[in-house]
Amino acid sequence: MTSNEIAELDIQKSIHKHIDDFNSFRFNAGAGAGKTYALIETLKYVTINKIAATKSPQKVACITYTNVAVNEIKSRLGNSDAVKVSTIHERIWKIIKRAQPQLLICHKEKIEEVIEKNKQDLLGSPKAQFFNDLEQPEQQEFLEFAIQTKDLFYQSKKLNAAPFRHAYNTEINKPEFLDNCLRNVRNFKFVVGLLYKKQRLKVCLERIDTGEIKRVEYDSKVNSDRLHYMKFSHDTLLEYGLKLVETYPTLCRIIIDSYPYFFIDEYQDTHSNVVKFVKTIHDYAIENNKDWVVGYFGDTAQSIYDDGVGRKIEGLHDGLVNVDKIFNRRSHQQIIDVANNIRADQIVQVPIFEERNTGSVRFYYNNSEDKLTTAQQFLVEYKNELVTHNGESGDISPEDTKIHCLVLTNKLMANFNGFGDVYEVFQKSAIYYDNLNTQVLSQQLEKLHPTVLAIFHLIKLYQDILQGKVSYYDVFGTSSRNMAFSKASLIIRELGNTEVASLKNWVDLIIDRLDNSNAKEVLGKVLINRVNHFEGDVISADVFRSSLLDSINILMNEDSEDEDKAKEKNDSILELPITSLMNWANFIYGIEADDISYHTYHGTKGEEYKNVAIILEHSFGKINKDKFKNYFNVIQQNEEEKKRLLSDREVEEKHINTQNLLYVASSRAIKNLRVLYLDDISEIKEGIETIFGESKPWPIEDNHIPE
Ligand SMILES: Nc1ncnc2c1ncn2[C@@H]1O[C@H](COP(=O)(O)OP(=O)(O)OP(=O)(O)O)[C@@H](O)[C@H]1O
Repeated sequence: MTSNEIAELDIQKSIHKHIDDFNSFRFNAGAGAGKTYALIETLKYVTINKIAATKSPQKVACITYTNVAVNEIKSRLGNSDAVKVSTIHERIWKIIKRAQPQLLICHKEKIEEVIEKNKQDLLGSPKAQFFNDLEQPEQQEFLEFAIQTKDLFYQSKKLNAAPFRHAYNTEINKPEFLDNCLRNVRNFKFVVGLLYKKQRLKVCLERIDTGEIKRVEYDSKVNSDRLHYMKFSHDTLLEYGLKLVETYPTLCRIIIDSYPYFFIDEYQDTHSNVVKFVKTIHDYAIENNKDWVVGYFGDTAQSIYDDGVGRKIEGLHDGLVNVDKIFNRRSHQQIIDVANNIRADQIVQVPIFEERNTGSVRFYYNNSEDKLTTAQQFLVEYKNELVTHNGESGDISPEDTKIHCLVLTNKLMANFNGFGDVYEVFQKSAIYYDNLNTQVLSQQLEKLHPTVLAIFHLIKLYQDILQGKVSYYDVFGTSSRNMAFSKASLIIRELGNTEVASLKNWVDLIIDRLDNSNAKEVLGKVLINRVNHFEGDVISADVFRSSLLDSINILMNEDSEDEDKAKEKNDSILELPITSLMNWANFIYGIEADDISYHTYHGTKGEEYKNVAIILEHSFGKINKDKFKNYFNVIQQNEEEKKRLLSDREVEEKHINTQNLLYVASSRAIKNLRVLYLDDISEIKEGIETIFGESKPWPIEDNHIPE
């Protein structure tokens, strides 16, 4: 055993000692240090020495960031009943779901908050001016009329202004002043929408008060709250969880008794409410002399999501013991040097084995207009270089010459992956530009925009049926058990045997089969199971069509005035080629090509690849203009100037986020790293070279990889 390996073992032993002593800790180590490995060793230690040895019925909680990470840990840990590995959402729900009476109080308070916000929206929005200008009795009359004409509203909602007005004008009991209210149809729809929402929530409150409804549920499948259906989504779950432990100390005691060992992986990207939740339990344990330990595993330099705690964890959860590790198990010295240069803090990594010293890092720049073609040519050359080099050195495995290309802008990544058109359409939707990355491209389904998620499920369903590899259970879910085989196979044949070129073709086919198929009722079951529709949404072809088109309309035209433009935008989604949509769905699903895979920087968290190509630019989309240019500019300044530039908190946060992104991207490489900067670097060359060493124009002749 080398001295580094012995030192590494000592670090692991120190974690075990903290567990023995119930000292809560934070394990900090850089990229590739073996944090996941250390977490698994820790879980094994606790299972064997604490749970199995004492035959304790208690469990170990292990929280990870994604479902992919859950599966990874479960498979590496092997079968263990004692360790409950899950996402934070699953675990918190499991913990609090039995406290229904308390949850119900939380839910009521949330509904009251939303009603209050609704009231403020109504009072504060210029769109509601016509309503606010009405006298009180007229407002009441308007409200009653709106409630009576609810069906009319939903049937007419998608109509253009003139037919919409016409539909209302034929109503017999309309208020005298209605014409005035309908002068701007968009504003009318806005106000009526808010009034309906308030009414739904008030009805729900009454039903809770009378005891008619007693249960409230977390809905993991959709990405927005449906409070009046007694369902809430991800962020609200964290809110409720925190509120419950803060309000009911008994819940802290139950958690401490059930899960005396609590571990959190990738803590830097955890929501601050989760850290507050854990801290509340920790405080309770200390105050009440209970044995309980929490261990955080992560790296503040890899915090890349805005809602993650990152460095703020120090302020949110104090009193933790720090365990640091400087060894790197993943990369060659050349890559580690770059990563150390980027993070520039107290963690200066060294490779665990000295002979890991044959990697290579090269930085190139090119300022031509056609970025896509330049990057493609660059990758072809990199690939040739790897093939030649590996060919010379003997046996080649596919991973030896496979390139993982990390792209900054979504647009470039989407183009590379063959779904540039899909991305372009979503770019024109109502999704805020900054959120496109998560709401359209996230590989964590719970982060997708609700309508985008529904389209994803629809496409995935098409793909599964087309490929014919899925089981009836995959398609129909639990309802497959009571389903006639003939009907199930009929609908699958009907859906699979018709040519489909666009999303519209696919939706039309579903609508047609919901109308005309002999197996229409089982198609409803497919949509409930696979697209997460409510039963009411698939009751008929018409309802399915209008609920889908409605949600597309909201996605594309939240506030649009111009109805022709709105229709054009809705059509732009429906007309998207099914092949591009399937490329997009494959990306979301993590299905990769063989020779070159393209990822966004964010998508590579926790991964490692032998050969990495990073495509860099000054800006990260339109919103983050000059993100990297500014970053490299700051790091080439002297300390005093750096301090001055970063004295503004917002600027500093942006700088740290950029640094973390670059750190995560560069540290994925095991052996070879190539960077191509697709802008003019003359003003930031010095900053770039302090991190990556010499920069060269591309293309150049000499590209030799050292042995
Ligand atoms: N003690 C060990 N013995 C053998 N291999 C190890 C050990 N620890 C880690 N590794 C290997 O080193 C690599 C990096 O480890 P791991 O993925 O756990 O790092 P990490 O700290 O979670 O990285 P990152 O923060 O970059 O995601 C992996 O291939 C892992 O299997």
